[in-house]
Order: sequence, then C-alpha cells, then structure tokens
Amino acid sequence: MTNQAPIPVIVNGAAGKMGREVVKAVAQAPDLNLLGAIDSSPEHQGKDAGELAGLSEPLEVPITNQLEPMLGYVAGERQGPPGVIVDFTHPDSVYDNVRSAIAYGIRPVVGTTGLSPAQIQNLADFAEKASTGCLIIPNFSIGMVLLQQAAVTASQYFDHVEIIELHHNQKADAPSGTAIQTAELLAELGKTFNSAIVEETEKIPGARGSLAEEGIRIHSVRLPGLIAHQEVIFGAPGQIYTLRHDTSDRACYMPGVLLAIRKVLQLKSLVYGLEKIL
Ligand SMILES: NC(=O)C1=CN([C@@H]2O[C@H](COP(=O)(O)OP(=O)(O)OC[C@H]3O[C@@H](n4cnc5c(N)ncnc54)[C@H](OP(=O)(O)O)[C@@H]3O)[C@@H](O)[C@H]2O)C=CC1
Ligand SMILES: O=C(O)C1=N[C@H](C(=O)O)C[C@H](O)C1
Repeated sequence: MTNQAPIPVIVNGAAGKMGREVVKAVAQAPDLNLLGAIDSSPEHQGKDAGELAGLSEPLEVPITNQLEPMLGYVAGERQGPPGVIVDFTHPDSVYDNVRSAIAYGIRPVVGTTGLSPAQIQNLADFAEKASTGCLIIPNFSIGMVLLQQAAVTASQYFDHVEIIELHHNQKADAPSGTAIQTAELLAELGKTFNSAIVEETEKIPGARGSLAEEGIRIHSVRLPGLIAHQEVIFGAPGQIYTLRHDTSDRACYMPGVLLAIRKVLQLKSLVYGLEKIL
C-alpha cells in the first residue's frame, strides 16, 4: 500500500440494492474515501449512508439528491487524485448522470444497465474530448467474464445458440445488460447463428424471445426469489453444451467495482466491459 491520498468516491444510487453494497465496500477500502452518497429516493434523504448500508458505525455521509453540487464539491478538492463516481441508479437517468460527471472531471464507473448503443457512443465521444476515463461495466462478477470467455470459445464450434437471463422482478430493463453484451461478444466472430430450418410462426408474440445480433435470441425471465442468473445454451446434432452463472449475493460484484474505481483513474477515454481491465 502506498501513502498516496485516498481516491475520493461518490456513490450514486447509494440507497439501492447495489449502492448499499458499494458504500460498504468503499468504506472498508483504506485507499478509498467515500465523500458523497447520492440517491433520489425521498424516504432516504438525510440518512447516514453507512448505517443504511448496515455498517455498525455511521460514516457521517448523509444521503442527498444534490448530484451537481456534490460533483462540484469533489471536483474542487485539488489535493490528491481526481474523484470517481460509481453509478447504480436507473436506465432512465444514467446517461445524464455520466455526462454531468465527465463535465466536472469526475471519472464515472457505471454499473447501471440499459444505455443504448447510441448513448454509449455519445458518452465515449464526450469522454474522449474531455480526456477523461469512464468505465461502463454491464457485469462486475469474475464468474460472468469467465462464462463469456467460454461462450466465445464455444461459438467457434457451434452454429446454434440461445441465451436465457433470469433476474429478480424489480429489474427495470430487459434484456439484461449482461445478456446484450454476451450476444455482442458472440457476434464479433462475424458469423450468423441459428439459421432457420423451418418457417416459424409465433402464436404469441415474443414466444421466441428477443432477436439480438447475428440471429442470437435472448429470453428474459423475471421472478421474485431470483437475483441474477444467465445460461448460454449451444446446440448441435446430438449434443447440448450449457454454460450457467448464478449470483447468490451482490457481494460478488464488489471486487470488480473496487478494481474499476482504481483503474478508471489510469484511463483517458471510455472502456466497456470488465474483461478489458482485468
Ligand atoms: N453492472 C453490474 O454488475 C450490475 C448492474 N446492476 C444494475 O444497476 C442498476 C441498479 O440496480 P439495483 O441496485 O438493483 O437497483 P435499485 O432500484 O435497488 O437501486 C437504485 C437506486 O437508485 C435510485 N435512483 C433512481 N434514479 C436515480 C437518480 N436519477 N439519481 C439518483 N438515484 C436514483 C433509486 O431510488 P428509487 O428507488 O426511489 O427509484 C434506488 O435507490 C440497474 O440498472 C441494474 O441492472 C445491478 C447489479 C449488478
Ligand atoms: O439488475 C440486476 O440485478 C443486474 N443487472 C445487470 C444486467 O442487467 O446485466 C447485471 C446483473 O445481471 C444484475
């Protein structure tokens, strides 16, 4: 451990399921300093972010919905490394949050899913112009990176593949950001999957799932009792090869989040995907 000043960190969405985990993880990391906890939820305004996250001692960091003043405050701290904002909010607000952070020179680490390809490209252009690091990570768990790597390998040998993603029923976006990224990675091979051998009719629209890139289908399941799960199923005559990842605790994302906070300071542009910074 060096004796450098700690990295100032803001958590956006600090009262949410992921935000609370991030508050705990940041508070317990000696090289990070939680300076701000933002959340729009009215019932949590003014509460201590640490107590809300289940820590035994208060962190003396109150939850506030004042994003811009907080960005200005952290940007004004001229000593030590630049600030980082970790975003686990909502698909509808993440684009504006990230634009604002970059405008203040605060480095975004984005876990929130649901950004469109055009929005990601706009943010990449904006980050490039500002020479500011920005990380967009659809899934922070190492297990998912390994699953995706195995899926890319398998896709060289199988021509038929479908993805099933299963999540808790409080999830706002579908398909999941992880499933979209998985399909993108398989599509990079440049071949078309799942050539039809019969003419299909959907008797109920959506029965065959959503059609992602290169013919890959994604099916989204939403149920209470689930956290986050994904299967990639490859088929060929006489065999099925299934890859599956299960999340049982959101703590699984924290090593990836902490790594991203440290790595984003070394970047000068937008990087998409945990696998790029491992
Ligand atoms: N990349 C990854 O590894 C992972 C990504 N995710 C993604 O992270 C996002 C958040 O997930 P999760 O924590 O489960 O969701 P939650 O709904 O539990 O938490 C989101 C929190 O953000 C608040 N919020 C909503 N809009 C804003 C805003 N504009 N400004 C500030 N706060 C806001 C919400 O308040 P209110 O409830 O009042 O709306 C809520 O407290 C989702 O997109 C999810 O898909 C989740 C897990 C892992
Ligand atoms: O909403 C969630 O919970 C998750 N969202 C991310 C996604 O959309 O891929 C990551 C993980 O699947 C959990």
